[in-house]
Amino acid sequence: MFILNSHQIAAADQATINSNNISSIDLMEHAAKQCFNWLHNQLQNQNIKIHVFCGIGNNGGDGLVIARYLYENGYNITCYIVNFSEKRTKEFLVNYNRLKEIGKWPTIINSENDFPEVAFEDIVIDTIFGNGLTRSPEGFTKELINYLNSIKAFTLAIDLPSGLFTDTSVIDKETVLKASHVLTFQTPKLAFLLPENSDFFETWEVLDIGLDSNFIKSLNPTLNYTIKSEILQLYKPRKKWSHKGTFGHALIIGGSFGKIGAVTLATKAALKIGSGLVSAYLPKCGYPVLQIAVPEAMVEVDNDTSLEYFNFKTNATVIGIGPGMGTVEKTANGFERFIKENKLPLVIDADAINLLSQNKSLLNFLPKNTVLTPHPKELERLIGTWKNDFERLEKTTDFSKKHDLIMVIKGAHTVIIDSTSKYFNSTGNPALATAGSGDVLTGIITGLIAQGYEPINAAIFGVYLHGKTADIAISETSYETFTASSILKYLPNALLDLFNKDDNLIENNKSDI
Ligand SMILES: NC(=O)C1=CN([C@@H]2O[C@H](COP(=O)(O)OP(=O)(O)OC[C@H]3O[C@@H](n4cnc5c(N)ncnc54)[C@H](OP(=O)(O)O)[C@@H]3O)[C@@H](O)[C@H]2O)[C@@H](O)CC1
Ligand SMILES: Nc1ncnc2c1ncn2[C@@H]1O[C@H](COP(=O)(O)OP(=O)(O)O)[C@@H](O)[C@H]1O
Ligand SMILES: [K+]
Repeated sequence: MFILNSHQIAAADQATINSNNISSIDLMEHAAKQCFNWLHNQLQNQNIKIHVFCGIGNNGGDGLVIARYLYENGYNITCYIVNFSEKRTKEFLVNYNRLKEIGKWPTIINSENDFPEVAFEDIVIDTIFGNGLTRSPEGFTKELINYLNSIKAFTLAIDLPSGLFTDTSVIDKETVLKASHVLTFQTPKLAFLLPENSDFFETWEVLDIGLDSNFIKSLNPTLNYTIKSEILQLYKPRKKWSHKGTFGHALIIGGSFGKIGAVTLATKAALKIGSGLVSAYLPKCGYPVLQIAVPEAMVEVDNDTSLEYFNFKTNATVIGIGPGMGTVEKTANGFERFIKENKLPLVIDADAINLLSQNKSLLNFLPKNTVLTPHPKELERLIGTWKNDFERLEKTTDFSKKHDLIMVIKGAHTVIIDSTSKYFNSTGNPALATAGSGDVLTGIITGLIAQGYEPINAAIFGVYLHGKTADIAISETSYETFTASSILKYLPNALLDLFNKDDNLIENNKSDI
């Protein structure tokens, strides 16, 4: 699913009006009606006090439409206009008049003296600012946001929590209205996917308001939020006459005394995801462990307790390197020789990333489309610090372009970056915040490349499946008891789930325009 920036959304809005012969008033009516339907479905006419706070732009216009439906359906509601400017939009004014026509005059808020009593048990609907926010809210609008935040009532934000910018960083955290849930129009917003904004909303979902999909495609958006229907298209079905040679040979390199588990997990994962053959190359001390833990794998060994020689004979299709490897000097020297001589596709993780950070000249020897899977700390060692999460994305893109690499920045919404695009993952939960979870991911991506998946697709697909295991598991286990081995246990379910026709945000909310 494409993620559009604020200009692209506004352009898609206009293009839809032009090409679908729908008026902007009707588009607003349709979008806001979906928000009302969502709320009505949750509330089922319960007598809960609802406060709708409207700005003076089209986000406020949405609020006026929602307010009208709430009144018409007998809800206990008050609608307010947050009067921060005289620049009312046409759509706002039309819907303002429609409210008046049914005898419901909104209350105007001109200053702090006009703030209403809101109780913790009430519901707040936030339509003060949406996609048209151009600067941080100030004055009494900022005070209102703080006042509402202090009450902590359930807050439903429409399109965006007011004060949150779609594509740039929030400067003053006191200027964003904290949402319990966001109903956002047409596309996820980049702001929802970045950790720095985690305080501003709990959950969000996309409502398909029927913006022109051909026009959206023609914009060639570079940001994506990968959902199941797209992942399914990446899947390579197996042919009847295929054999183990068809599915490649993954070689996992890593481990050191005390960290043999990391390479073991990665090896198991490469096997479990379907690599035809899997080998591991590790220090001698890990030999019995690996052979017993993964009898299907072949094993070659290096020095006693850490890697030094990198003189394996395995003729692999792809190498995943780094889990548990350590960074001692002899490993660093051996790694340097290996990188300078290697011609095979690579997946680089953990200590192998740290060694690259220590010796950046090695980046020039990496094959095109090598996949690197740093968590944020490893990324920082590699590319330096960033001012905010938006800058982190841009710096990583520049790095990816400069060295022809595929970067997988791990986190709650892992993002896969190549020279042209960014793919945000839609699966996963905090159950994955557990030791060894990244090692399993390395094995999965390596195992997919072994089977012939393009590195970029292997990264997108692998990250999706990895996250999906935790989403499936959580219905029958707990966050705490899920371990890296549980990822392997649920990998079959994650694969099978691709063929279940269900979910997915936008597919649940088909437009009836
Ligand atoms: N796109 C779609 O498909 C559809 C969109 N729809 C809805 O439209 C919403 C976008 O509407 P919008 O463009 O009118 O912007 P919105 O956020 O209401 O307010 C902008 C106003 O606020 C002002 N302003 C900005 N920052 C300010 C500040 N800090 N302090 C004070 N003022 C500030 C700004 O003025 P200016 O910056 O020019 O001074 C302008 O007057 C979108 O989020 C969605 O809810 C739906 O109806 C259906 C279809
Ligand atoms: N809160 C979370 N939500 C979703 N995924 C998460 C979360 N926390 C961690 N993960 C995932 O778990 C993995 C952790 O990797 P990493 O930090 O390398 O762990 P380790 O070094 O222990 O193997 C990454 O794939 C990351 O995206
Ligand atoms: K809003």
